[in-house]
Amino acid sequence: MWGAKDNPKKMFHDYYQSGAEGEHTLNTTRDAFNSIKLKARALGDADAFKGTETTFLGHKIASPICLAPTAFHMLVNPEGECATARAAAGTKTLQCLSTWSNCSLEEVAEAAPDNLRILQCYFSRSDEVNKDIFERAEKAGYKALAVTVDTQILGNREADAENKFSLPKGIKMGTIAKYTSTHVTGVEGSGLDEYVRKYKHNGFTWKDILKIRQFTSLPIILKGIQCKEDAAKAVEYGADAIWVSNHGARQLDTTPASIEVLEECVQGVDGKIEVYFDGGVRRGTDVLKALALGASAVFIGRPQLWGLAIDGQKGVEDVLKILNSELQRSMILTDCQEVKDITKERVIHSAYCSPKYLTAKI
Ligand SMILES: Cc1cc2nc3c(=O)[nH]c(=O)nc-3n(C[C@H](O)[C@H](O)[C@H](O)COP(=O)(O)O)c2cc1C
Ligand SMILES: O=C(O)C(=O)c1ccccc1
Repeated sequence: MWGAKDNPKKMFHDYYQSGAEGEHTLNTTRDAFNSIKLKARALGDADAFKGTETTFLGHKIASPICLAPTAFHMLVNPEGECATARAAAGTKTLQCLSTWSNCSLEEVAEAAPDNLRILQCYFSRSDEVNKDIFERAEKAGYKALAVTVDTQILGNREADAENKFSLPKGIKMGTIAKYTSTHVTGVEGSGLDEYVRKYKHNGFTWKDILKIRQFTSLPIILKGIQCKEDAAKAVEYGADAIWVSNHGARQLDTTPASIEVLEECVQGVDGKIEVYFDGGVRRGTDVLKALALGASAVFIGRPQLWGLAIDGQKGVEDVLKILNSELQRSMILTDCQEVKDITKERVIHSAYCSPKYLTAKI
């Protein structure tokens, strides 16, 4: 059979695209967004539109649409995460770099020195390694750590196992190269499982969040919160922000789309810390919905990879610009002149749009 072995591009595409197991969550995410309706407002003053500028942990960004951490950008572009960093700088938004980047965190900082950047972290088994990474991040000007909390073990991505995913020779693990290796035995399944087994501390639990606090003075964001109980716990354990995400539907299949749990997570933090969001954002209207339901910034995962694959830095910039112009249009048509006007009143939940509700006598 013709497969990934003969066509590495298929292996890379499958890795970027896939969700976990039956991909039920992946396949229902668009419907979840589309079932939330926007409330159009008449005669909002389009000339008075102020723009999409906002803040992230107090730092200014030109748009609330940011770049999520996605591993291994060199699979589709030789400049890897440095190209992505330049795209974020070009559009004055934020890049969150993955632990599993091919370019090192220092190379990325050098590629776009003035850009706002944060680092996604998986906790290593070694405290020395963790301390070293946090120190490197701080020194290179990263403004926060996004600690991923939804990946105690890697989700079951069947295509990666079938393809026996591994990094091609010559592609390094930039940020963690000095602590681990890209070598896989390749006996069975996806090489990703082996990368994770070798590096990641799977016994990392809530108490270790307190430990991170002792290791660094950078703000700590917990990425991968999906329910109100964990949102409240994040506050209790001193997180500076939460990031509502189901890891692009790549971890536990049949969970709700992350847009469906955003409101309850916002309730869980009770206004005490900022809430960010990702998962299936493909249109400006999706951004508006997430902000209306309580997120202060949204992140895109796969769309940046498609842009990078098609046209490098420019491709990622184009994706960000298109999404931002769509956001602007939807803001104007819902009568929002600036980001702070994007409130809950802008959306109508599907439950209220059901035929039963529309025909009910009130
Ligand atoms: C190819 C790929 C690699 C990813 N790598 C990481 C990673 O290294 N660390 C992490 O916290 N999340 C990772 N994610 C999850 C993203 O940060 C983000 O949560 C998700 O992609 C958002 O959904 P979207 O792709 O629908 O926009 C990855 C996602 C994809 C698609
Ligand atoms: O692919 C991913 O989603 C991811 O987070 C990951 C995990 C291990 C190695 C590389 C990326």
